[in-house]
Amino acid sequence: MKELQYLNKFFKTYKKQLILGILITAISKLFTVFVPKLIGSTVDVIDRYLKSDVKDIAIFKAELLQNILLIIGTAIITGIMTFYMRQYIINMSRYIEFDLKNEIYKQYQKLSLNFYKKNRTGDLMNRISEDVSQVRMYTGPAIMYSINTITLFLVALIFMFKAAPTLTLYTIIPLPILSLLIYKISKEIHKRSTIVQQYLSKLSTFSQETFSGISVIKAYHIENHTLTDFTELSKESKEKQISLVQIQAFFFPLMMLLIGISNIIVIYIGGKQYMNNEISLGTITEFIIYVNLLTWPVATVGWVTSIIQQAEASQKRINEFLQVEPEIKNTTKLSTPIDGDISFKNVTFTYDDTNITALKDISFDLKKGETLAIIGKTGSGKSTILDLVSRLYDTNQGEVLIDSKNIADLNLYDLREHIGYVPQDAFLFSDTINNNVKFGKENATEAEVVEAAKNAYVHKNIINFKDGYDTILGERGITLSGGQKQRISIARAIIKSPKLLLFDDCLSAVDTETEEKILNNLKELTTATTTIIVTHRISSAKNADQIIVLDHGRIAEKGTHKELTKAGGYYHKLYEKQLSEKDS
Ligand SMILES: Nc1ncnc2c1ncn2[C@@H]1O[C@H](COP(=O)(O)OP(=O)(O)OP(=O)(O)O)[C@@H](O)[C@H]1O
Repeated sequence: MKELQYLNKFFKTYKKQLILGILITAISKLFTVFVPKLIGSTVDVIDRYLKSDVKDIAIFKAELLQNILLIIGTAIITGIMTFYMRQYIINMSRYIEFDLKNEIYKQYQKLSLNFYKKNRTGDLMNRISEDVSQVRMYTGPAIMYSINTITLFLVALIFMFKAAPTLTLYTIIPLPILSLLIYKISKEIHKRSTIVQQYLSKLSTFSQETFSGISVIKAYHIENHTLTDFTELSKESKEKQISLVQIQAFFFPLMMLLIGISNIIVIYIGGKQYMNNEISLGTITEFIIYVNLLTWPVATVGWVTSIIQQAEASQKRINEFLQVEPEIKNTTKLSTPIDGDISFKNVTFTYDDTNITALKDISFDLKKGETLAIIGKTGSGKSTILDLVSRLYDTNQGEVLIDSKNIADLNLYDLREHIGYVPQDAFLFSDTINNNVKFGKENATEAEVVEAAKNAYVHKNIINFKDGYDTILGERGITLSGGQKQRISIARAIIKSPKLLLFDDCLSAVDTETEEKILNNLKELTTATTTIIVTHRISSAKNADQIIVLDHGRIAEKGTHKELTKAGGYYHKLYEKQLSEKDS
C-alpha cells in the first residue's frame, strides 16, 4: 500500500464525495438487510395462518399486504441509495483518474529529451492509460465494494445473531474459504490476463508497423512472410486467451458450489432447530436469503485484494515517472529578454546514453542578425549544436552563451519562446495546414499565416489543394511531399518572428531554385534574427556570414564562403563537386 499512499492527496481533495459515498453505502446496506427479515416474517405470517384453528382471512391479507408494501418500499430505497452510492464513489474515481492523467501528462511535458530517448513511447502511453485505469479500479470499485462488504457483513451478522446465534455460526463457516479461493483465482486470472494484454499489444504493434511500412512490404514482396509471422503471433495470443477463459470458467461454478454448501447447512441445521421448536420457518427463509446476500460481498474480498495488488503495481510504475527530475530545469522565474548573440566557448558534449562525444572543443561567436552555416559529413555533430542552442541538452564542458549570459541562467521558457526551430524530419500534426502553421504563433491572423507561407514558398501549393489552408494533413488527410512538409515547417518557424532561427537541414527535399528563393526571402525577413543553418549544400551556406565545417565533432574549417573556397579543404571539394553536378 506504500505506493498507493500517493493517492491520499486526491482523497483529501474529494473528501466530500468520499464521506457522502461511505455514509450512503452504509445506510443502503441497512435497508438491504431488512428485506430478508421482512420475507422471513411474511413466511411466518403464512405459517401461523396455516397452523391456526381460527382463520381470519381479512387480518391475514392485511398483514401480508403490509409486509409486501414494506418489501417494495425497502427495495426502492435501496435502489435509490445504490444509485447515489455509485454517483459519489465511482464519479470520485473518475475525477481522480482525470487529475492523475493530467498530472502525468504535465510531468511528461517537463521531462527532457533524454528521458524520451531512454523510455519507449509504448511504455509512456501505457503508464498514462492502462496503469491509470488499474489505479482507478482501486479509487472507485475497490473502495465501494469494501465499504459494501464491511457494512453489509456487520449489519447482517447483527440481524442474524439476534435471530439465531448457533445457526449464524454454521452459516458463516464456508465464507472465509470462499473468499480465499476467490482470491487465489483472481490472482491467477490477473496473471493470465496480463499475459493476454501483452500479446494484444504485441499484435497491435505488429499490425501498426505492417500498415505503416506497407509500401516497403509490397515493394519487397514479403506479404507471405509477414502473414506467417502474424499468424504465429495470433496463434500464441489465442492460446493465452484460452488459458484465461479456462480459469475464468472456474469462478462462477465455485461460487455456486459454496453457496449451495451454505444453503444445505442452513436447511439441515435450521431444519433440526425448527423441529426442536428453537426457531421459526421464517428464520430459515431469512437465513437462506442472508447466505445468498452475503456470498457476493464476501467473494469481492478476494477480488478487491487482487485489484489493490494490481493498483499498487501500477501506481509504482506511475510514481517512478512522476519522481523523475527533469534534467533540463528552468533556473529562474524572472523573465530574461533575448537579444540574439550566440557564443560557444570550448564546448565539448558527450551523449550519456551512447557515450558518443558529438562535439569537441567547439568555439564560435555569432552577433545578433548574423547567419552561421554548419556543414559537415553525416554524424559530425551539426544537429547537436542546434540542440545545445535550444537547451535540449546541457553541455558537459565549456559554455554556451546567449547575449553573453550562460544559457543555463536564462529563463528556459523565454529562450524557447524566442527560438524558431525547423527540424530535420518535418513533423506536422493531423490538423489543418492553417493550424500547423499557427502552431508557431497561436494568435496569428489569417493574413500572417498566408504571409509566412508565401515567404516559405509554399503558398502556391496550398491554394492548389481543394480546401486550401483548411486542408487536413496526416493519416486521415492529404499526404504532402517531403519538400512541402519542410516548407510548411519553415512557415511555422518564421511566423513567430523569432530572435534565433535554427534550420536543421530542412531544405534538403527542396530543389535548389526554390531553396534560393526561400533563402532570399529569409534574408530580408531576418535582418535582426540570428540564424544557424545546418546543411549539406553549398548553395544554402554560401551567403552566410560565417561557415563552420565540422569533422568528427571538431571544427575543421571556419570562415566565409570566399575564404573557404580558397582554402582547398572539405568545403572547397564539396563546392567543386556540387558545382560540377549543377553544370552536368
Ligand atoms: N540523442 C542522441 N543520443 C545519443 N547519441 C546521439 C544522439 N543524437 C546524436 N547522437 C550521436 O552523436 C553524433 C552526432 O550526431 P548529430 O545528429 O549531431 O550529427 P549530424 O552532423 O547532425 O548528422 P546528420 O547530418 O546525419 O544529421 C552521432 O554519432 C550520433 O550517433
